[in-house]
Amino acid sequence: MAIQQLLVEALQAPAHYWVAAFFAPFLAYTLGTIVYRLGPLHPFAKIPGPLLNRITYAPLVWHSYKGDEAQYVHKLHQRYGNTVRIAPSSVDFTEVAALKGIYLEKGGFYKSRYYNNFDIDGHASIFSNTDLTSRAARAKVVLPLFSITSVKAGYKPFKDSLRRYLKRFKDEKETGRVNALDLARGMSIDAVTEYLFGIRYGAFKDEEEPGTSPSAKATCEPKMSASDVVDNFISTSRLWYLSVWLYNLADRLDGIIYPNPGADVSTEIVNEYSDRVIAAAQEEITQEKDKSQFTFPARLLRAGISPEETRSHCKDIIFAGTDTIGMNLATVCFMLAKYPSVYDKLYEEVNGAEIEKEEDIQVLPYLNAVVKEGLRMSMTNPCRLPREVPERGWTYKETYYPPGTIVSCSAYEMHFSAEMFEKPFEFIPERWDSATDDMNKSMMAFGLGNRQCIARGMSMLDMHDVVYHLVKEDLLRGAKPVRERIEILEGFSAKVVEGHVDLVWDN
Ligand code: HEM
Repeated sequence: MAIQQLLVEALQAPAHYWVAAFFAPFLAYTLGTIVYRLGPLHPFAKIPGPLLNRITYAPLVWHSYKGDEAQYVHKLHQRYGNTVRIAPSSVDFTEVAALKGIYLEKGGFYKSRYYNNFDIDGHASIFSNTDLTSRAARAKVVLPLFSITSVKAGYKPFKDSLRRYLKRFKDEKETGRVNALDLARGMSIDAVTEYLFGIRYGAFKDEEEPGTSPSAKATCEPKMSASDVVDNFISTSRLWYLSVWLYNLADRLDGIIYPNPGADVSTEIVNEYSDRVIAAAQEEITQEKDKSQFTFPARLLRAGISPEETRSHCKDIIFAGTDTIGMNLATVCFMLAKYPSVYDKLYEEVNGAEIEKEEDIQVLPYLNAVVKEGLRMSMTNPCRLPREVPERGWTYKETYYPPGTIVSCSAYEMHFSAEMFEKPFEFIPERWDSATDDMNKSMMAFGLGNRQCIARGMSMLDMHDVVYHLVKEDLLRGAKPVRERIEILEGFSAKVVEGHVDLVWDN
């Protein structure tokens, strides 16, 4: 009877009582969470960080979206020190010793779940996969293609692409203006795809082999055809801290609010190209041939990976192989234009050196220093490379980090550390003549540990070669950068504002 009475009274209660009753548990949960996150019982109670960041991920998500995450985290380090709690369970470090624990010891911690947002067409790539067993099964079959021995043995596509790039560079230079980023991207995508997939993407038309690639109809005129799809991928990477469903939603909304016809055309071209690559690989695996001769997609197909998934791995390589080498080469060109005395010194070395075999290029000391300084300053991946503390937990400098904590370091923090690099924002290749141990250890342009870039050797070989020939042919003489610095939006990958790294000549 009493219960009935209570129910009747409750049903007659004003609406705001109901609303309050509905929200009370959420409110209690939120308040409890805030109190816990700020309180002395939280494992990171003693780690400094702004009040808001200790409570919520919102500031980090916002700055990532805004494209100034690296500079924002940098300011936090300046204010709070080398270890900062940048979000409730995320701690960022700017110390060489932390790199060892997070990325190097025992192969490093696992990639954090944010990487799942980089899956392509619903498939985890070698890069985005956070499941080590599944990643290993795929990486194992393609890794031999990335060994230096294999790259050197199959280096012809890189040389051919370099030749087309140099020609293109000269042609554009005639007009008085070169977009160093787009040209480098075009060179890289052609070299990497022809080497790994056996079919050149076709960013540059080749006058000597007309019609070699149907994609060539959308070449670097006025923009390399894959550039829009790459830029689009980079842009959405600024949302990567969102959970997968929110990320997908935001990505779709972004497409509706800011329609990008260029990206649609670009996606179509890349999809059409990827389909051709898969069809050729399916044909390839029916052939009797030495298994070491198989291409990247054929190796995956032979290992039982579905054509759809293999296609997404190829698309990932198209992205990884375009933006990274492109951005680094564009940065080196930009710096050589901005610092003519460095260019002169490099020119002297390159033209004074006796190059008998290809390997000789790789050991030119000043060229090495220029490429390394370029890698230090080129913010291809400026922001954090977040990792998750594994089951065993992690103790660093007397603080225990429980399993699941997100810990990280970033290229921006390490490469621009004034403690390690004097005048960190200046391009000074000479600094590498007397590099300290810490300077070398702090370089994380290719990532570190088990999940570092699989194409590191290939990229270094190619970048040395390209810079050598650019300088050998004196193509950067008199070049001037249009802007004071390369402006970027800082996401997981950097997006160059306006998509240009322009150099001009007073013809
Ligand atoms: C200068 C050139 C390059 C730079 C600076 C660079 C940078 C990086 C970085 C920083 C990572 C690690 C990301 C992380 O830990 O979250 C990475 C991973 C990776 N890179 Fe590169 N990259 C370059 C060229 C390339 C090229 C040319 C390819 C493909 C042909 C490539 C394919 C990959 C793949 C597949 C991974 C994932 C490895 C794994 O997680 O197991 N990269 N790269």
